[in-house]
Amino acid sequence: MNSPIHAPSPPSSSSCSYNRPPPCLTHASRNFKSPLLLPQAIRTSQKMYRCSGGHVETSSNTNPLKNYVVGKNTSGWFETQPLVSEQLAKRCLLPVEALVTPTVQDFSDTPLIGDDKIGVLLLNLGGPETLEDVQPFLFNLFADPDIIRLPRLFSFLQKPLAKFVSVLRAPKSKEGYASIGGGSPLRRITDAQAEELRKSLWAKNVPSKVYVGMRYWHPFTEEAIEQIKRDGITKLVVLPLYPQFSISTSGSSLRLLESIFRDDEYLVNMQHTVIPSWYQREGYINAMANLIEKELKGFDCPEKVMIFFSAHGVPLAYVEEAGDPYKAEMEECVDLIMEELEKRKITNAYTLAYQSRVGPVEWLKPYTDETIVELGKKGVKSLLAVPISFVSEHIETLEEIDVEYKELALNSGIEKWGRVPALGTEPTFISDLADAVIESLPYVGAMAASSLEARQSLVPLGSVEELLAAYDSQRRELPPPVLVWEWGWTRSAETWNGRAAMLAVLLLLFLEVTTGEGFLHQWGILPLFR
Ligand SMILES: C=CC1=C(C)c2cc3[nH]c(cc4nc(cc5[nH]c(cc1n2)c(C)c5CCC(=O)O)C(CCC(=O)O)=C4C)c(C)c3C=C
Ligand SMILES: [Fe+2]
Repeated sequence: MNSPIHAPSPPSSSSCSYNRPPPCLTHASRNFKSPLLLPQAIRTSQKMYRCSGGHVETSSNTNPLKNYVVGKNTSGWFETQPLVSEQLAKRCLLPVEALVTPTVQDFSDTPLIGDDKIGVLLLNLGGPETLEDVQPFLFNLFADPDIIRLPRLFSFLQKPLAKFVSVLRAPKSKEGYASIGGGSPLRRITDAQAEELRKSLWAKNVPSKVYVGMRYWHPFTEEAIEQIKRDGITKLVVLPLYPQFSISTSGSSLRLLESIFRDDEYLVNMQHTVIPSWYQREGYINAMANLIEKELKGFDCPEKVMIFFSAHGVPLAYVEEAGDPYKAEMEECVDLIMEELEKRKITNAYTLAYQSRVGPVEWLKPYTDETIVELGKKGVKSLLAVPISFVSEHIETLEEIDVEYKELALNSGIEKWGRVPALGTEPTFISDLADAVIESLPYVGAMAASSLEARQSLVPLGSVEELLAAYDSQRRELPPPVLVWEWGWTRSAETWNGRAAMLAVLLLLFLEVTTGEGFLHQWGILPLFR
């Protein structure tokens, strides 16, 4: 498959010889709308706020998971800018300043804004801290129905299958983690981001506590929630540390939160809001552009460097079958960064590809490895890799990009290789995250489930339940991503059905033998063989 290479504007005069990349093959569409479609009536390219009677209600423009809001004054809907709510808050809702009680900062353990204790929950994936953690970490990951999605009939196989796949995958993963020092740096970096965000919020007069909740390893989301309850937080902003939304990342964490919230009286009453994706924020785009601009300067002929955006992939079925907005958001994000670079007179060729695929199914294309080889064949000599779906260094940047893809590139004819670091605690980025939190505060709890109007509007910046409900109402059944098969009598279906049946039989046997429990033991068959 051809990679969507975007040719540069004519190179500025330079003494460097220029191997012009091929012309633009495809374009990441700026106007591509997410498959998560809203009712036509409220789908609009305009960004609007809704203010009514001293509180705000929000609704999406193109996608229920974007943090644009739709607004209405007493006389109807009006257009305004995307979620710059300090100004908005002044005009029509809970003024941010009025909520702040700066003196509290000096003596309170849990900071207060007005009568509220504000908390920010950062969601991330988590990573094994030692090599012994790798297999149990992988088990947690594959036991997630948003990662391996089985048909309902087979959901009882989720955990056994997770055990099976995690044991199979562990040796390869361990090798990777061993090569980056024996564990993932994700926890350390996320903790540092949390601390910097906390400082930035205090500096902006919004005293808050910041928590880290990981999906598959310590500190687990459940632990963070317990701490939030102990601290008596009354307003919570949920901020996934993934710039772009995917079912497999932010979606999975939100689904977990939903189940925790549903069963807990304290949490049912605690007001919260979610910032589901934030790739379009100016601060984030500027921070990425700054990093790229800086790294380009390290090349002898910066204008000849191909900017290679590499995003973590997802199985194709997530996007095509289940309506995951991930691909559309990724393409829009790349376009926004390139537009920002263009404003700075940086008009390099660029392309976007997807890395880190796992399992036998088709993932989002073009694949990073295939694209690198293709670029080498086309005569590209200098490549700057930009990890685009991550905001911290981890195995996919430190091992996969820095070691595997670099080696592949150098073996494919690419002579100069560079890589943009992940954002980490870069100050522009952290400050922008703090602004995102502050801008979301007026919306915390504004979409109470009891409000009929709120329920009727689709809320991009909304509660966990409402976001998932909006998402679920649009989604179709997701085929199992890692062990996908088609039912029916097509050739491919026969192959996959056969493989699936074989796999199920093998799995059941494996489980029987390893756990000593199962149908064969129940029926008294297996012990006969012992
Ligand atoms: C935007 C980021 C990510 C998406 C989308 C994503 C989807 C996804 N990942 C797997 C399987 C694995 N992911 C693993 C590690 C891992 N993945 C991400 C990010 C995204 N995953 C992160 C931040 C990490 C942690 C890295 C660390 O330093 O620990 C792993 C384990 C590592 C390995 O063996 O490669 C697996 C496996 C699937 C199946 C998937 C979508 C369905
Ligand atoms: Fe992953």
